[in-house]
Amino acid sequence: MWKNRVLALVQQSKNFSFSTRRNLQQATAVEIKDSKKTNLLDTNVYLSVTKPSTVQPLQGTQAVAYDDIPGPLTLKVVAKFWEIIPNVGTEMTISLLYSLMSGSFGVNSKSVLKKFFDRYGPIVKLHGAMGRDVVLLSRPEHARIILDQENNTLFRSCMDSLDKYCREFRVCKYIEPFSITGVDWDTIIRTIEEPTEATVFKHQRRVEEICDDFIQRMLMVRNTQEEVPNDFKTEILKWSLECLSHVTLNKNLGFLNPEGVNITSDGGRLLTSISTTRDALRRCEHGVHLWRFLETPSWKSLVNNCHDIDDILFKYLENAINCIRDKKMKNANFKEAPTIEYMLLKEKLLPDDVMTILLDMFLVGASATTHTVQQLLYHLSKNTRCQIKVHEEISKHSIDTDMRKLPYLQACIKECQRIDPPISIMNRVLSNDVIIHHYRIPKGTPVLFATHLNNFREEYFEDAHKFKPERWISSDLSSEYQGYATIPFGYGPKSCMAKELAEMEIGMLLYQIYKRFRVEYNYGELKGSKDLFSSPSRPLKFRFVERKY
Ligand code: HEM
Repeated sequence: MWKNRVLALVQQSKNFSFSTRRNLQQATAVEIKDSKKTNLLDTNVYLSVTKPSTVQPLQGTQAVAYDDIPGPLTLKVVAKFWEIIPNVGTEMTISLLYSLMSGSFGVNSKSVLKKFFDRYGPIVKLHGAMGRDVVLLSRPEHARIILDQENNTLFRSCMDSLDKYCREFRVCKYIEPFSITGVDWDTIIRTIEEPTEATVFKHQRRVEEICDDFIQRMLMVRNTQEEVPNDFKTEILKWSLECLSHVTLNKNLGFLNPEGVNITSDGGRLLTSISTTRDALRRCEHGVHLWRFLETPSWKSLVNNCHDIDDILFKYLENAINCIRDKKMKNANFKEAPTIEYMLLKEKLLPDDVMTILLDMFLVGASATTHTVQQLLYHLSKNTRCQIKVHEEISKHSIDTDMRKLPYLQACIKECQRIDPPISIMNRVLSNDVIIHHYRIPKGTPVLFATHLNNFREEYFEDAHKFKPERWISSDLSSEYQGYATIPFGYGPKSCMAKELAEMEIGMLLYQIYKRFRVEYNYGELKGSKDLFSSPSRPLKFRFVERKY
């Protein structure tokens, strides 16, 4: 099992020796947990740590009691039923909301949530069992109150089945899926953020090659009508995974081989297990949470496929540990090290923590990037004027330009994420009492922001249903709360750590596509569902027409 091998490597790293004196059979996961001071590889680390904003104490005493927050009575009745089953109340409510938002029950998520707000006002309480209700918000001014007072003890609840997997099969010091907790949170988050953010431009050269491979692959699968096949989304996912493999592991996993990915290679196996894990996660999170008590088929599939991903990624973790040890022996520097090495260099993170972060990145990060590319190709196909402007802009710049500095291209990405955010709901658990809309909400309450409802509010975005990238360039966006009205990468200290990277990767892909092709979509409206791993409502049969200069 890979865990025993991790233990061996940790020990080797400590001893600076290739031989391990530890009896691996006796090495248990508990030992990792106990060795909190495990210093994987001691080195002079160069990462600066910026403290997240401090919490402001709650002001104001004229608040209305929490119990008076309006909410649907029917849910109160359902909550009574849930109370019978321990530990599922709040999670059921969150899960139900996710399901409603994703249309899993065949309902339009936006209209369901909008109905809640239209009926009960800007703050809605959904009654859960165990005294932990869920508060639903959508207004940016309310999001601002909560997000501005975030601190490092605050945590989010999200994807409980993945959380359960990590709790059962990993020994992490600080990290839960998509949620990093604990007093040393700020140090840890920088460990991951710095290499992905500060070195973005460094990765651009290799990302350029990966985008080139993507185009070669697209040309291979394109038919005589110049249309790509129904499952083109998998090709975009492969591009996204190849970029991620480069940034995190410094490896080419062959996702974009012209003749197709070899299913027995690491890339092929990773692609299969990631796709199957995403299906299993969707089924676990959006159905009844029986997996909390029983080994349901969805739970078994989740476990088996996460094990497969772990096995593959572990090989690279093992390589990174060996590589760090060699570099240290040769006194080499770590300036160009891939993300995985940076993470391991920090004494705070255990190998299991690193594996959990990688799993998040490969499952959720790659999926969000894929969704954005798919919807951008669609919006630019339907808005030819914008596509022409993109082409004009990129024609004036060489491929070596920092893609994050092309204003119109970046405005298109932002506008696409306003209309089709890959992650449309954000959740937090309050670390302090707060007063919102004159209601006092106690510490510990789970809060969900239906951020995607703001994206279409005319008071924040004129012609809100129109794709208008110009709005991000002109000074039209002047409202005090504009910054909180659309937050595709989240907000504050817990926001997405790979925002810059994602913007560079997507920018580079668009640069290469529109430089060479005109893209059409000759079918109906293409919507990405709002579930965890959004799937397009129609086949992605884009037509890539070579430009004639
Ligand atoms: C268009 C692409 C992406 C979008 C829209 C996106 C969006 C988000 C959002 C909304 C969050 C939660 C933020 C919050 O609650 O405030 C998040 C967190 C996160 N994202 Fe991204 N993401 C993208 C790409 C990526 C990529 C490529 C990676 C991997 C390199 C990544 C890694 C992560 C991680 C690890 C977290 C968890 C941070 C934490 O727990 O504090 N994301 N992302």
